[in-house]
Amino acid sequence: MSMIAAFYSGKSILITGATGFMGKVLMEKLFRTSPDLKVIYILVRPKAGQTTQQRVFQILNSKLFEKVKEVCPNVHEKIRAIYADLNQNDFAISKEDMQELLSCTNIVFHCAATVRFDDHLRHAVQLNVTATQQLLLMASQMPKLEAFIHISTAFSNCNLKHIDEVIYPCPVEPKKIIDSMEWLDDAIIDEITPKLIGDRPNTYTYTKALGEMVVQQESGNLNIAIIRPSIVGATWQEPFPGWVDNLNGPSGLIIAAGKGFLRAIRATPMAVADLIPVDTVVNLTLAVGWYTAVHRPKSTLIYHCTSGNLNPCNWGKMGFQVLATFEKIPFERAFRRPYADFTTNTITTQYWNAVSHRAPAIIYDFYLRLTGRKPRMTKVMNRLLRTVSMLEYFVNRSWEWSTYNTEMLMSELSPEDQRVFNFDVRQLNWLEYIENYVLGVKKYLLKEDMAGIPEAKQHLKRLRNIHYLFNTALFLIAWRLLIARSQMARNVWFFIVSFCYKFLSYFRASSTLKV
Ligand SMILES: CCCCCCCCCCCCCCCCCCCCCC(=O)SCCNC(=O)CCNC(=O)[C@H](O)C(C)(C)COP(=O)(O)OP(=O)(O)OC[C@H]1O[C@@H](n2cnc3c(N)ncnc32)[C@H](O)[C@@H]1OP(=O)(O)O
Ligand SMILES: NC(=O)C1=CN([C@@H]2O[C@H](COP(=O)(O)OP(=O)(O)OC[C@H]3O[C@@H](n4cnc5c(N)ncnc54)[C@H](OP(=O)(O)O)[C@@H]3O)[C@@H](O)[C@H]2O)C=CC1
Repeated sequence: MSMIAAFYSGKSILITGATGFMGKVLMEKLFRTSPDLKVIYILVRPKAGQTTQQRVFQILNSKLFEKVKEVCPNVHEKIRAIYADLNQNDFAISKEDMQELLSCTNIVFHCAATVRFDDHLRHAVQLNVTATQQLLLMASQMPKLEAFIHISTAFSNCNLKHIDEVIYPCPVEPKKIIDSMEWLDDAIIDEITPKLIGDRPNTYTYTKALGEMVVQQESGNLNIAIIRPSIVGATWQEPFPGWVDNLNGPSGLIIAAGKGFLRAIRATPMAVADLIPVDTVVNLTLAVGWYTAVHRPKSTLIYHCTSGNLNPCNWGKMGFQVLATFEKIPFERAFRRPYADFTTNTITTQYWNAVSHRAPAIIYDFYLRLTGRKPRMTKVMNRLLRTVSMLEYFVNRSWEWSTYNTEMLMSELSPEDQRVFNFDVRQLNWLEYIENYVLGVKKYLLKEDMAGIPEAKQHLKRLRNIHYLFNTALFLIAWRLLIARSQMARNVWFFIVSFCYKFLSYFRASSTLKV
């Protein structure tokens, strides 16, 4: 019997960010392994024209939850969606709901965050810092609370090369930042943002670091732990391999590369690609919840959930495997044939961006215009290149994260828990994982049917032929222009033509002789 699964039975659990990538997998695993849990409260806001109830209904009816429905048929009754907006005071939770949350909650998993790299500092502070502070205040009023688990990121201190499982202070106190956001106007915030974030690349990593400081400062008597995952990718094993439902991290780039939009990137092939499957993160999170509640460590423990030091893979190997998978499982209606060139040189990057990205987009838009359609490819390409430029920071550096606490926790688990809540990345086979990831992107993100693979392969063949034709035509035009302008080019051309003629005449003469 799994001790962790047994621990969550009968418990009331509060999850923020349950509608997000990680939150969904967390809920799924909880219901599947502890179907006897009492209730999962989730803080949800209405979005994209859907009410909170409709959003929950959609999640529970998704493929991700198919296995859960077999193990826990009354899952609908065990999930309690509470209307909440983490940007509002008291999260805009009604008095009755708040009362219920405060009096019943046993465990809190705080996953909600804005993960956008370019978010305005005011918004990023509100969600990643102020909301964390408010949630801790709520937690301090929960008499039955056993553990509060905060999800941060391994990149909260990405300005350092070696990162230990400790909280590193930021120069300006989070409380001062929170206060200043209330009275500074947007223009001034824009001006001071680069100074505040310092040597971090974006507001996301900076506010996640501030969030950790808030957790440390407001922890009081609470039993708290912080988890720092690196780049979270598709599921490795559970509930099935390759599940992914958003474009963050590598998923968006896999689509861009598979559809032939992105063919080169400024990336260091030997830099460590610290990817971690989402189910691994969730298994560690649940194990940490159990350990924190049962063993009550004296201080706030931080757990790095990374792969680089235990089972490293680099971007070069990953890119190669992604491309190899496109050969077997191509995406439908590709714009160009998939290709990946990793370069560390800024000038080469600009060259590739002009020749391999912008020029084809301009040509395609010209074709759309000619055929009476609205041009759109240049716009798509500009957005893609902007996205890529934001991710570049992470694919040109390697970090070392120490994992003492994570390894300690692994050794504390029973063999059964090590199996059911496996977070040992040493067992991960990267080639298999990446292949399943690409397949998952095709199936669950692009919603493409596997029956369309032969047609997709045909389409790629057509693109190859168009590519050859285009290059030949381009060469002939360039050559023709050169001949018209240069005597030397004409001489070379006549030399080649007369050489070919002589060769053919000789060949014809010798074959006639044989007959
Ligand atoms: C030759 C190449 C070959 C390659 C071969 C293959 C692959 C192997 C190599 C792979 C290397 C991987 C490196 C990963 C490093 C990750 C490091 C993470 C570290 C931290 C981890 C964390 O701790 S935390 C989670 C990470 N947090 C994000 O990862 C959010 C990012 N994101 C945003 O910060 C916003 O997204 C941003 C961008 C501002 C746009 O913002 P924006 O306002 O312009 O607009 P939107 O977000 O609405 O998106 C507008 C359009 O961009 C599309 N799109 C959105 N994201 C996209 C994306 N990642 N890749 C592509 N396309 C994306 C979307 O589909 C829309 O397309 P459309 O217009 O057609 O609908
Ligand atoms: N994905 C990754 O690569 C990594 C993620 N992390 C961390 O893991 C955690 C989860 O990330 P992930 O699941 O990928 O992120 P997602 O963007 O998929 O999910 C974010 C969640 O936060 C919720 N949320 C955002 N704003 C509000 C709001 N105002 N009120 C209520 N809920 C809100 C979202 O709700 P809604 O659906 O309504 O928008 C969503 O449920 C985050 O703390 C992130 O920093 C750490 C390392 C890597």
